[in-house]
Amino acid sequence: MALIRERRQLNLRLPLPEPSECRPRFALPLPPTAAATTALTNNSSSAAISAADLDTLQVLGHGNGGTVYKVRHKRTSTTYALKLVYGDSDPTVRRQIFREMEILRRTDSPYVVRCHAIFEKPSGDIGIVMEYMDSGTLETLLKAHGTFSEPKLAHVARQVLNGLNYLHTHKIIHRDIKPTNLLVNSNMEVKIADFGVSKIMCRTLDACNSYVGTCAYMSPERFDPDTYGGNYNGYASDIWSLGLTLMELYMGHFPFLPPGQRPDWATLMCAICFGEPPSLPDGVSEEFRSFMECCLQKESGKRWTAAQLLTHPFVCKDPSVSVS
Ligand SMILES: Nc1ncnc2c1ncn2[C@@H]1O[C@H](COP(=O)(O)OP(=O)(O)OP(=O)(O)O)[C@@H](O)[C@H]1O
Repeated sequence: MALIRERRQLNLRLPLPEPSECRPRFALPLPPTAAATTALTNNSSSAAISAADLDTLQVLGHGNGGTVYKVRHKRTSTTYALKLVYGDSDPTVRRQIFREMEILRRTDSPYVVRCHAIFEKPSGDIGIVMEYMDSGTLETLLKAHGTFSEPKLAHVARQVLNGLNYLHTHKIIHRDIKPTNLLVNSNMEVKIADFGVSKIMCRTLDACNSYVGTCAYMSPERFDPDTYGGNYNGYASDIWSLGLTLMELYMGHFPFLPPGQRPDWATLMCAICFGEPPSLPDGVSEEFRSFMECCLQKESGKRWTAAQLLTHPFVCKDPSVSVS
């Protein structure tokens, strides 16, 4: 086993590696100015948004690195989500936010949460102004409305696959696909969010540091690259995490464990590396079963890519979303 570390507790969030050689394209940290804030706009925004332009409405959630607020733009009344990371956060958290900023500034897809502006206050607090997803995350929906039907799952799968196909085509590996990182709005549009542990691959043959993200959704090759796929490149790992996410939404609990059981790190690692991939219960359609098998192959090389999965009959049946 290549990676057995001393982890015996329930913190399934794993640390970031040292900063990669792929440096963000803008100076870090953003310099404070004499003005109240430094504001940068994303390509898709026409005017800069700064902290002073926003009224805070409510807290939407707390993440590993900061707090997300629902905010309203004073002049236009547009609602946004503002992720705020405090200036005195530890260096790992600041690295994560810079990573997220860099990726959000590069991406432009209907399947990836849109960034409208980034600013830094003189205090060092950093804000990312994002489109507001008014239904929360897929986990919110699971808790509020129960398990997903096959047609609803196909609709979700197709959108996330479009997002992953976009990211992978642009050499971005998400590395933390899970229900809480997939945002939803009331039109049932699903968008990929939270790029704090993502990686931009600089060269085609780059190896990808395998040990970041949320352990429960990690693929076998991230624990044990030698046995399950040789040189770990990350793209296939996002597909494994998507497979587990979809299965969880269908079954209503994390697939490797009985309902209600909280995993410890060692149990999970053994289940993922030594057990069979989780399988669906009797009664599901053949298309769904086959789709999950294409996602949850233990050997990374046998897993389908996002582009291939978009042609699978399970997602092709969903007429409501077009392929980007
Ligand atoms: N654009 C958004 N629109 C609406 N709600 C959002 C948005 N972004 C984040 N949220 C809410 O804020 C919460 C925290 O998000 P954040 O990205 O900081 O962390 P997380 O993904 O929940 O956790 P972690 O950082 O540990 O992975 C989310 O779970 C979600 O409920």
